[in-house]
Amino acid sequence: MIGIQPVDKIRAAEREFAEANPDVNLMLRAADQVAELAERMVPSGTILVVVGPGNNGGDGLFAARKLVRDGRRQVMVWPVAGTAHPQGVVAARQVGIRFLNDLEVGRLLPDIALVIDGITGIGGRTGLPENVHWFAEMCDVLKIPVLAIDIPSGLAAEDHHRPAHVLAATRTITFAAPKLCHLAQPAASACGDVEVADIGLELPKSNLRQMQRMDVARWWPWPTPYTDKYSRGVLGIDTGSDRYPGAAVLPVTGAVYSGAGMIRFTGPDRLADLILHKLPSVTVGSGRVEAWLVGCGWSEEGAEQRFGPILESGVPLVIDADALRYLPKRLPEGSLLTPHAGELAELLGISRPEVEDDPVGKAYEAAERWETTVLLKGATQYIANPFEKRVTLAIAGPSWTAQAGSGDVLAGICGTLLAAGLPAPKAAALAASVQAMAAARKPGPFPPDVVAQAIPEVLVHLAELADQPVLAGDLTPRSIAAQ
Ligand SMILES: NC(=O)C1=CN([C@@H]2O[C@H](COP(=O)(O)OP(=O)(O)OC[C@H]3O[C@@H](n4cnc5c(N)ncnc54)[C@H](O)[C@@H]3O)[C@@H](O)[C@H]2O)[C@@H](O)CC1
Ligand SMILES: [K+]
Repeated sequence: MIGIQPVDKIRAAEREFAEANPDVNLMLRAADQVAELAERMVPSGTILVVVGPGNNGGDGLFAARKLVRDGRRQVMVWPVAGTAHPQGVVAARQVGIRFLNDLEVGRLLPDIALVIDGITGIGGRTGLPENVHWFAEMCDVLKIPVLAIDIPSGLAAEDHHRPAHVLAATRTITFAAPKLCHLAQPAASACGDVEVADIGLELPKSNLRQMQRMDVARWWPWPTPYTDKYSRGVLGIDTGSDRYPGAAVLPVTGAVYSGAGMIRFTGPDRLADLILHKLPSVTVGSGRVEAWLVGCGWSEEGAEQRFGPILESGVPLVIDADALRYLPKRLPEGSLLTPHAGELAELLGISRPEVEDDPVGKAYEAAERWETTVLLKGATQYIANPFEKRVTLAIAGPSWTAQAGSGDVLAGICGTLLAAGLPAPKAAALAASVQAMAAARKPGPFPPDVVAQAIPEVLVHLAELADQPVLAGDLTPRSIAAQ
């Protein structure tokens, strides 16, 4: 798990560091790491460092000095605001770096191997300075690699929006910890590959976090030699309707391919036949279950009647789609709501743009209001946990997953994990992450049920990562295997 840090915490850590280490210049540390990464990105060729008026520009100027010192390349600086970090300017001028004006930049740009963006960092407000709009567009058109220092200019560190004008990066090097803009879409799409450089700052624990592959490997409920189908977890699924028959099949597919011990399907009979045709391991009819999944494709007719008895069962529920309209004030303990932005807006009685404007805040508000875990679905998936007062971002997948049926499959995976006994926040974070990882293995327009079928491959790799014995029949002693 990686903590996502707000700007005030980064600044406070910087102050503390400066007080404790008066002889260390953090800007030089940051600049050295920028220069090293630039070297790796383009071992030769001319580098243009674009600098703004603040310390982000200071990083850029000291990085420029370091890059030019090796004598192998030309480095030029464009101070877009007219003024720039005074000591940085002196340092750059001392080593003979040429400062360009707008006209010169326009002329030389096609021959630039790398742009280093030091216009704005964590002090940046949303939106790129107007006199740089043409430059950002030209970098994009000419496909010039851009290395952003800390934050791609145009983005604001704690904002997930991507404004119309941004200097989109090929890579971003940020310091100490990622900020929300690096991980939340659509802003994240302007960051390229993000590298977090350690410059020695000590940061407090954050209540906004990003799942890592290793977390999925560690938390996954791996079966043991003592497991049977019941202890793996029995999941009840009541989904689908005549209008939405696929919403019966897709959640069950997600649940089967993520390893449910047993599934009891209690939706309409006609749909049970459809499911059995594809997934014969599913059982039909009621019985004891450890968790329920309800709501996918119910449509309005009869929804409340279907929901009532299941709510009374008292086991944890995954509540998706149409069932979200009929939430009681108190939900069974350990339940999970899985709305998309429109459904969350309806739940909170606000508009969809209001949710899209503040997904972290609104997911958390709903989680607090219903005292339950909320998984807000979308390009970035947020898991709001009101018990530990935090929000977790799931591992992100390719944009292909934005298609009808992905949410149904995801609800099925959540169901498997709740039935396995995982607490809802973990179940939701794992389910969303593992589906994204499966989609990343199938980067293309594969339908959601086919993506679900890639989950076992993901789990095999994760099991290796977690050192779980996946190949029980492999009795080859390690010493022989090594030869
Ligand atoms: N805080 C830290 O721990 C460290 C910070 N460092 C660098 O310092 C940066 C922060 O520096 P600053 O606080 O000086 O802030 P920035 O350099 O990010 O930007 C602030 C300046 O840009 C202007 N500005 C902001 N948004 C604008 C917009 N949309 N259009 C036009 N002008 C805009 C502001 O008026 C201000 O003059 C970090 O991002 C990082 O690069 C590093 O040197 C090392 C350590
Ligand atoms: K920048």
